[in-house]
Amino acid sequence: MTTSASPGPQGAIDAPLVARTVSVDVSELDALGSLLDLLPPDHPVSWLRRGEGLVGWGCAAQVRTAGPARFSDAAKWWEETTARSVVRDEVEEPGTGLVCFGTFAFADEPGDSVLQVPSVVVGRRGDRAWMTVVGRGSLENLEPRLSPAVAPDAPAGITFADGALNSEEWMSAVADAVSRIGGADLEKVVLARDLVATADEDVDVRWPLQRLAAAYPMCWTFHVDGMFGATPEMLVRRERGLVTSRVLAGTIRRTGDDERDLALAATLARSSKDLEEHEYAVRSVADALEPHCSSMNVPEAPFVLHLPNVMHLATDVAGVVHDAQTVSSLDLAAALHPSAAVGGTPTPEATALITEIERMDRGRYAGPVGWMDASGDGEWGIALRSGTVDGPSVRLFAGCGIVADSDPEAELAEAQAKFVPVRDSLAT
Ligand SMILES: C=C(O[C@@H]1C=C(C(=O)O)C=C[C@H]1O)C(=O)O
Repeated sequence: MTTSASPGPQGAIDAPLVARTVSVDVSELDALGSLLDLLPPDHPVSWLRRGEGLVGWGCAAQVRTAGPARFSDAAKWWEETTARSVVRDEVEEPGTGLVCFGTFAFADEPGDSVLQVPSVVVGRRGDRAWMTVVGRGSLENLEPRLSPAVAPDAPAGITFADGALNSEEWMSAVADAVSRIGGADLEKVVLARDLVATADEDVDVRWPLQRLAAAYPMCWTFHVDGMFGATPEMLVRRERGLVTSRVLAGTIRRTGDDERDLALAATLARSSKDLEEHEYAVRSVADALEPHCSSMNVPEAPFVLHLPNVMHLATDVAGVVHDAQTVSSLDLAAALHPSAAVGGTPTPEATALITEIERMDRGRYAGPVGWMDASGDGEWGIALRSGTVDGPSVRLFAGCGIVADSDPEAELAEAQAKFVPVRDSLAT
């Protein structure tokens, strides 16, 4: 575990964090554009849906963790950091006061995860808006002030290439997985592939973020430490004792023809292959949440979630937690990860097969990404429809749940459709 922080003008690196949250007039915020328009290029973070949520920038403190203890090490650091901090919060909503943003590796090894505390966070929820400034030293030195940022440039000269496996190789991996499912204890495994986009110059992540938020308003547009995307899947949200999770599994591509898409949605809702795959995913989430809840609601049948590129079978699981004092939203995310939506069923067999046949490091793709406040409330999505930006290069990821009667060609087409959000977001 490594920690670092910018000492700022007023304090030593190990001095406690000080934070001040003030209310912001929504009309003042609107006059500056969307929340994303406020983001400067310095450590931008985002968690936005339908124009609401959180953006932040600068880095007041951070911790990097790795390995099987990546979640618990980060959670411990957050607990210690918030316990030492001095906070003046004039708003007191979930997401005010000290807030951290995190992105966690999918796998135990090699693993590379981070929790960051931005020096400025701006939040919006309905008709309430706020701004938090974080530093070290004296609260009185913190001056919350909003201003628009210089707009990002479009990425230039983007070209795409196969990542670890080309299409043919990936289809053989899928066929291999199907044959293994027939035999052993394995019911479902999620296989992913990657593409690599290369630009002429460093990619400014604020560009794809703006495009994703505009094209996928019903998804959570996120960015933390190079990991960005627009995910439709909420691993866990905890707010004032209520926990919810949006489980997706079972996918069909959209055709662009609304009438045909409605017919396809009806087919999806009746498809026994997809319903079975969905059932595994819901069960894995409900089982992991159950020990933390005094009551739960797990709908019996899924609904169809319509996105611009694909449609999914979706179930919203909800519960009342009894251990909010001792178990944070990040602890819940750790307990849920990897759900059957991104790992498979049973988890140990599925993750072992992923390591064996996927032939790439997922990095933080399909890991939890999101934010948490000092009370432990927060939102952790699954980093899907996502990419990792590193200088001029962006690695895009997409995966599909493979079950006994999966067809490799259909799965390849589904993966292509799942690349669309990030691929299009890099266009000029
Ligand atoms: C793995 C991904 O998506 C997951 C797999 C799905 C499926 O196989 O039907 C659907 C939604 C997600 O839970 C991805 O987008 O990369």
